[in-house]
Amino acid sequence: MSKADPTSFVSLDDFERYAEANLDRNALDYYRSGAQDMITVRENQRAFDRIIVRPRILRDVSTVDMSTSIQGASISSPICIAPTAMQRMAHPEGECATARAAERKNTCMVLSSWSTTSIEDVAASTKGQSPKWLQLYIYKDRKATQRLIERAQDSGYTAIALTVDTPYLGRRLADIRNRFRLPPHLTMANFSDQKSQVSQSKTTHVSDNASGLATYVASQIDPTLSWKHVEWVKSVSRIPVLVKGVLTAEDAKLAVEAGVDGIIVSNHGGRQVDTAPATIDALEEVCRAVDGRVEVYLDGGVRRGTDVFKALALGAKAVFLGRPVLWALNYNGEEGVVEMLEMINEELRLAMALTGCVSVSDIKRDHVRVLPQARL
Ligand SMILES: Cc1cc2nc3c(=O)[nH]c(=O)nc-3n(C[C@H](O)[C@H](O)[C@H](O)COP(=O)(O)O)c2cc1C
Ligand SMILES: CC(C)CC(=O)C(=O)O
Repeated sequence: MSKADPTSFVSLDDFERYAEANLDRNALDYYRSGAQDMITVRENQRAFDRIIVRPRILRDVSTVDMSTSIQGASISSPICIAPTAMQRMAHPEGECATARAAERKNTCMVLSSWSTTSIEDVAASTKGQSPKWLQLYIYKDRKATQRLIERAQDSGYTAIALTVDTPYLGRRLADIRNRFRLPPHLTMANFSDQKSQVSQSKTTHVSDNASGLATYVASQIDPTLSWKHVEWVKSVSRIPVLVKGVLTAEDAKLAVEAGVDGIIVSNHGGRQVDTAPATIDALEEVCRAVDGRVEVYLDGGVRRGTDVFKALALGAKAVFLGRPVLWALNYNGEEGVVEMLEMINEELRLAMALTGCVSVSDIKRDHVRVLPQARL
């Protein structure tokens, strides 16, 4: 694979081509992999191609305003940053670089609780002028889980995104083949002061055995989780709690009944159960079930301005990008992430102008037509 020439980057794919040629195998495969045959990974992107845009014309689009809000916080555009673990494998400044880029573009960043920079250090690297959320897993150790929520609150994070699709880690073949391991100079930084509760340094830590990451997750995450635990997180959190990983109308209704403040339609970037639906295919049934009671967001396969447009037309309040942030981070740290965000934001601006939309509230269901689903 030839290394993409940075001066000729014209789409988000170019950042990926660059990282493919630049990252070491262990990190590259971990970042790009998905569960099993990676059918859902591919579907997440392909499903956007089955949606037709219906442009409206002659509407004076000389000024386009992409600003919106999420959980009551103003942001400059509906394109936000999804939580991805271990960002310092992509760039030495990792999560701090991502947070600064998000702040420069006035958008929301979700920090993975399995970050290689601590909650506090990420907060301290920004001025606190754009929303930061903490992604949370419910660990077997409830005290440690609660402590993460408190640390996020104390550090100015404004919401908790509770990931509910990972009672066990999906089977990622490349990571098993590579015997994935976190490079020894990096740690799961949110747990370094709590070795006794959340063991990370024993053999289970992203270890040498063939399914090290899966073993590590199995040692930490509680697979007995159910809706009552979502209510528990709500009860110990002063900030809004969202669930990340909803794909069906049935679960969307249960989430609203459990009192969540928002829903992220997500299949974890195709990394959990393979052949799960593409998120854009699941979005509409979730939005119908929620019926406006809480905000609904989407992540998975968003790579172009028109993808964002389609997600908004089908009911998402905002979208989140996962892997593109890692590729941009690897390319050029904070500047790379800013560049990548600017690129997709300009694509969205153009998509809005060319469809006759001057604000995000102008983007309506009848701006898109969904073609019948292809067979997987
Ligand atoms: C390398 C990598 C690490 C991830 N780590 C987390 C994580 O720690 N917590 C989480 O809830 N989701 C995690 N995700 C899932 C993302 O939040 C998001 O759902 C997904 O990446 C969106 O799809 P996209 O990569 O196609 O944009 C991770 C995804 C990737 C690719
Ligand atoms: C440490 C990992 C379990 C983080 C994650 O959610 C992922 O790799 O998809």
